[in-house]
Amino acid sequence: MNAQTPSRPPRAAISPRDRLIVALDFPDVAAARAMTARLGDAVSFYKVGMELVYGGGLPFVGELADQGKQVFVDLKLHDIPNTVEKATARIASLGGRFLTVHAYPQTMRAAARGRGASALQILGVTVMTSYDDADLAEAGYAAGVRDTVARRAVQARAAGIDGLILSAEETLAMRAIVGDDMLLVTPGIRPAGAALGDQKRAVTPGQAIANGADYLVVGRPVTEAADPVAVARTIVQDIEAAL
Ligand SMILES: O=C(O)c1cc(=O)[nH]c(=O)n1[C@@H]1O[C@H](COP(=O)(O)O)[C@@H](O)[C@H]1O
Repeated sequence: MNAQTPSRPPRAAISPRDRLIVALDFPDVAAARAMTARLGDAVSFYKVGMELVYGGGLPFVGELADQGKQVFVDLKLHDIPNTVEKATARIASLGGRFLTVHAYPQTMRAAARGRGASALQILGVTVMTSYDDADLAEAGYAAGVRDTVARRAVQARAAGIDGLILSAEETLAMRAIVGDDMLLVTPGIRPAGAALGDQKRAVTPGQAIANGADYLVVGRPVTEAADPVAVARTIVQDIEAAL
């Protein structure tokens, strides 16, 4: 495909339904396909990540795109610049809308070169939403979550990528740093009462939108629900109410 960048509505005009990205964290395409068939028109945007890709799911990106769905290819690239640039160029031909890379300056600059004039938008993963200050300290970082996300936001903007992955706990502060154009995409979303699992910086859908998130990434609260359609519709209603 490698389409040229399509004209897109300004951030404020994105519809509530298009702001919900459901993470298809399944072991194979059959399971992911069953979930997308079940969700039908309730969901317009899906994330295909490592579990599904390593289970043979990379071609599912094109299948979803052919169905008119938007696709977030979550591969969190991080390697030497030559490898990241060339891998990004290959991924740009799959038909996805977003690709994640870790928010290291070399990596982000290489991904920006690799996507070239394609429609693919690059999102820099700042600090995983499963991390808190103690986890960063354990990994050897002197700064805490807030300062590390802020540093990476500045570097992401300088690298010329399109958006950030961060917790909705940080979106208000980061919008002031990155300006109006960059996309703020927030995983770690938990409707009130939902199990946190391994997420440490979790925010409800309505609060995330109130905090200025553009897109919400939601996996288990939808895909492990007894009624995934009902949960997806409720999240979209929460988004609409908060906009
Ligand atoms: O890049 C991501 O999508 C991501 C970054 C991050 O910091 N935290 C995070 O949870 N994610 C992804 O977002 C999804 C969250 O899934 P649930 O915790 O099941 O809602 C998973 O597919 C994660 O891989």
